[in-house]
Amino acid sequence: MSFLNNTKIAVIGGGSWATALIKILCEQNNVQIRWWLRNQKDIEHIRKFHHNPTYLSDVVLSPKKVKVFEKTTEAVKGADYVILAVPAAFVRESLHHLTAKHLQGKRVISAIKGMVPDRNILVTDWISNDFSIPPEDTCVIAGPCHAEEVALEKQSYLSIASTECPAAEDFAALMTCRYVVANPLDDLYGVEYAAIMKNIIALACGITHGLGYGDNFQAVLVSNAMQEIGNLVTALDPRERNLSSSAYLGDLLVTAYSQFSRNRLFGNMIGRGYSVKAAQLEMKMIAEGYYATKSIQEINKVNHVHLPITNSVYRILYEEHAPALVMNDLKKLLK
Ligand SMILES: NC(=O)c1ccc[n+]([C@@H]2O[C@H](COP(=O)([O-])OP(=O)(O)OC[C@H]3O[C@@H](n4cnc5c(N)ncnc54)[C@H](OP(=O)(O)O)[C@@H]3O)[C@@H](O)[C@H]2O)c1
Ligand SMILES: O=P(O)(O)OC[C@H](O)CO
Repeated sequence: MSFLNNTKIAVIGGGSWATALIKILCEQNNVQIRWWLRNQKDIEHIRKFHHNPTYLSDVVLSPKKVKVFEKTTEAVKGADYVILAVPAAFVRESLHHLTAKHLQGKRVISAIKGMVPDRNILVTDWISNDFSIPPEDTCVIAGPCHAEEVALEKQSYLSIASTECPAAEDFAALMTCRYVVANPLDDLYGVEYAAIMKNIIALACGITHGLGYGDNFQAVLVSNAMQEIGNLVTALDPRERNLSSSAYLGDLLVTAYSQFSRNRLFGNMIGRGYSVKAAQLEMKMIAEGYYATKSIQEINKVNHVHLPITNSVYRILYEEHAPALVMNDLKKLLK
């Protein structure tokens, strides 16, 4: 598909990632962006001042290219692509008014790094099952990329994964601009699971940092984490893949080490003694790893993959075990 003839792209979500993705898309000449966000005040502000007042507020968005909608049903009308960029915990309620008919014939792109809550399934599987979108018409946007650095136009890389390369290639072309290189690949499930897992690992990095562990420990934690991610991904979707590429390892590294990582920050607060509730209240943004920890723990009851880091984070966040004691147990398992 060529995007030279005014490609219409609906974006669902009003947070930092949706705002950053719209900024990237605005770099293309022939695009129309149809943006849905839930907050009426923000909608009015964007219509008047052309920037999101709540997230990445310095980013100015072209009014010629971006139209804001109150209803998802309106936003997706006539769209070639629908990008989902809400936290996983809210994806079902955000799409509540949409049916298979509304999404018929469109490519649906998940920019979400989390699982559909309660159902514990991948967002792309949910879209295929509940909205009758063929798997080859779904993609994920992953790779090591923080919204804050996109806002600053710092050189970034994205991974666009689908079950088949052509869908990923078309969309990667749309997401490539002066400061972003988007690379297509055909490992939809591997990339999606790895992106979910890395958030849990970032929580573990934050918790241990908050407890006073240093860089020596974190290097070992992250190395072991990559093996843990590889073991889970291989068990759930066995095939050959290069886990050291940026779609997998890169995504893990940026979240484990970046000052912008929300999951790491959330973990850090837990390590420093905050309760889960207090950390959630303190953070304005959403730490996806909190929800993902529960989903992965639950799906692993069937798969029985050895996931010592995920299990440790689960014990801390959901069973109220003392972080220091849990990490003391974990450190004996790392090599
Ligand atoms: N930020 C990044 O750098 C980045 C990079 C790659 C992928 N992602 C992924 O992108 C997805 C979206 O994350 P984000 O970074 O854009 O989130 P965010 O900046 O933390 O923003 C949170 C969003 O969730 C909405 N929200 C909060 N509570 C809600 C509720 N109860 N019901 C419905 N919506 C609610 C907020 O709306 P209000 O403002 O109206 O409360 C806001 O739009 C996540 O899966 C994340 O992993 C993010
Ligand atoms: O690093 P986090 O926890 O803010 O997550 C954001 C993105 O997934 C990074 O690619």
